[in-house]
Amino acid sequence: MSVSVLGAGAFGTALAISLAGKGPVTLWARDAGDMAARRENAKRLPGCPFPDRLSVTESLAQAAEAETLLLAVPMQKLRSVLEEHRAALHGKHLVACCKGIELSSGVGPVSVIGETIPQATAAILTGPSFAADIARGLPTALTLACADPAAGEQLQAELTTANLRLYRTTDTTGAELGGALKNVVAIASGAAIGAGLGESARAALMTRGYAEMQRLAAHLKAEPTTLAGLSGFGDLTLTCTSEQSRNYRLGQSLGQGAPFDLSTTVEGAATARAVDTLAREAALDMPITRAVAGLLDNQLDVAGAMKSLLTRPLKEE
Ligand SMILES: NC(=O)C1=CN([C@@H]2O[C@H](COP(=O)(O)OP(=O)(O)OC[C@H]3O[C@@H](n4cnc5c(N)ncnc54)[C@H](OP(=O)(O)O)[C@@H]3O)[C@@H](O)[C@H]2O)C=CC1
Ligand SMILES: O=C(CO)COP(=O)(O)O
Repeated sequence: MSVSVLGAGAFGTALAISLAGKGPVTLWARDAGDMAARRENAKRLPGCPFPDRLSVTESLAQAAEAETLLLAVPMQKLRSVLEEHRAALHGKHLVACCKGIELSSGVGPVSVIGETIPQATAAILTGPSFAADIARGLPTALTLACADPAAGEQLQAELTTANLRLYRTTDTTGAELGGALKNVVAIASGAAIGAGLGESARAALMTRGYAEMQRLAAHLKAEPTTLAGLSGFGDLTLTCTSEQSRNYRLGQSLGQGAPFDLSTTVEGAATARAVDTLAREAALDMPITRAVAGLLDNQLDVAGAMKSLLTRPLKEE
């Protein structure tokens, strides 16, 4: 089998570097010139040289010669990339590597693949991992979710590398939700720390945020065990506690009232708005998500958001 990665951001580049330790990998980029010349993605993942078996191309057709394609573009761009290149992607194994819920539709990446290219086998690779850690070969464990058990087993074997260990599930909904929702909680956690509210407040937000994740997962018929695994609890832990996370750093900036570079990929921003809409439509109680959406839309400041959480009616845990 052969593998290509579509999208040469930090994560796509890191996965390509890791997989090139096993065999040839093609990385598709909109602008490959600089990377091909330097043998490094100086813009998105500096300091991580490309192995010999990693080739970079601007030709989607060339990348799509592989049987397995990792989709590492941001969530809100996934549908347009798939629609544009639909003809080349029929019949492939398409593995979403993005985390989020589409704002326009309220669905996650596996559903977007299914809607745009129904003839493909859709899967998702998600869990706690910073691109720089994977590229440097640090030990990492992720979830590979595919509804087709045989295809999932094949992908698990194909995409596991010496330092990247994949666990398998057929619960694509749970895996999608974990990766999407942990970013929303990470924004809340960063805001609490940024505003000086303390680590106890962060622990409360993480725990009650996890309760919100489970609530939406149950509503969408995902398995609770998936949420308790790498793609849910695991990634929640990493992202809510590390300044390496862009979602966490956006939250910190909101808490400090400091500027933030809006060109940064911060998946939790659109996802908070998408999930807030879903929760309202389904009458689900997701107050932390609502507070994050309110913060991002300047309807609340951090003090107002905390007040809105603390003054809710008392309830059982
Ligand atoms: N960074 C990380 O540590 C991790 C990221 N992820 C997930 O990976 C996904 C991508 O994030 P990440 O790699 O960090 O993002 P980056 O901001 O590093 O890069 C985004 C990449 O997407 C490309 N891109 C955007 N729009 C298009 C398009 N229409 N067609 C083709 N390429 C496009 C950009 O291309 P260009 O350079 O030309 O603008 C860029 O290379 C996100 O969903 C994120 O949550 C998951 C785990 C870890
Ligand atoms: O998903 C990630 C870690 O698992 C990366 O987090 P950020 O997108 O917040 O940087």
